Amino acid sequence: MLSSRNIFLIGPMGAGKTTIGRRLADKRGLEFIDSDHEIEARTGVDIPYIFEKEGEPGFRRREQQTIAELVERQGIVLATGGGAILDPRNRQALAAHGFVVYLHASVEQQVQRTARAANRPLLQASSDRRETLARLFEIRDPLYREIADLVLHTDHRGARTLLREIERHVDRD
Ligand SMILES: Nc1ncnc2c1ncn2[C@@H]1O[C@H](COP(=O)(O)OP(=O)(O)OP(=O)(O)O)[C@@H](O)[C@H]1O
Ligand SMILES: O=C(O)C1=C[C@@H](O)[C@@H](O)[C@H](O)C1
Ligand SMILES: [Mg+2]
Repeated sequence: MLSSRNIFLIGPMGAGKTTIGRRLADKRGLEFIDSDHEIEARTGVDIPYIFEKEGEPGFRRREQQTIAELVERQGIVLATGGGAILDPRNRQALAAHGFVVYLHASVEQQVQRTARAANRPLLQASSDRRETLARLFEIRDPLYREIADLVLHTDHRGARTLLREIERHVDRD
């Protein structure tokens, strides 16, 4: 059934996965889950703390386990962490269990939208956010594209336009 179809949002930090995902779920009467928030709820600590104690590999293990469980649900909008697509198991799981939307943002927009500190230890540790985001983007952009059913450019486009576009494609596909 259309309404029980999962929608998975992927893309870099600052692309708008959490913002758009929450609104999309509201609009379609679906449950919204953010994998970063889910990991925090399960561990009871925030993401920077997990990186500090277990390193990025520890965080990725938790992320993989969480995503493997979440994709089995039905009727969810899932916003994934910016690096979730690095693990081929996550790419396979997302591609197999829902409609995958790649929220694309230029590095310049990523820089602007990540200006405020949040759960982004990979950026907090870096002295040059632009350089870090550009490096990550070069590696990750092909991986986002590999599993995307829809690539949406978010630069200079507001949430309402993006929601409309996503709904048009999900309902048509
Ligand atoms: N289309 C948009 N236009 C303008 N600002 C936006 C847009 N989408 C998101 N933003 C703003 O950019 C910031 C980052 O958005 P958001 O937290 O949703 O990104 P994210 O993809 O979830 O990032 P992360 O991977 O770090 O969790 C927020 O301040 C949000 O309000
Ligand atoms: O781009 C990344 O690798 C990350 C993005 C965030 O969503 C978090 O999942 C974490 O900070 C790592
Ligand atoms: Mg987010």
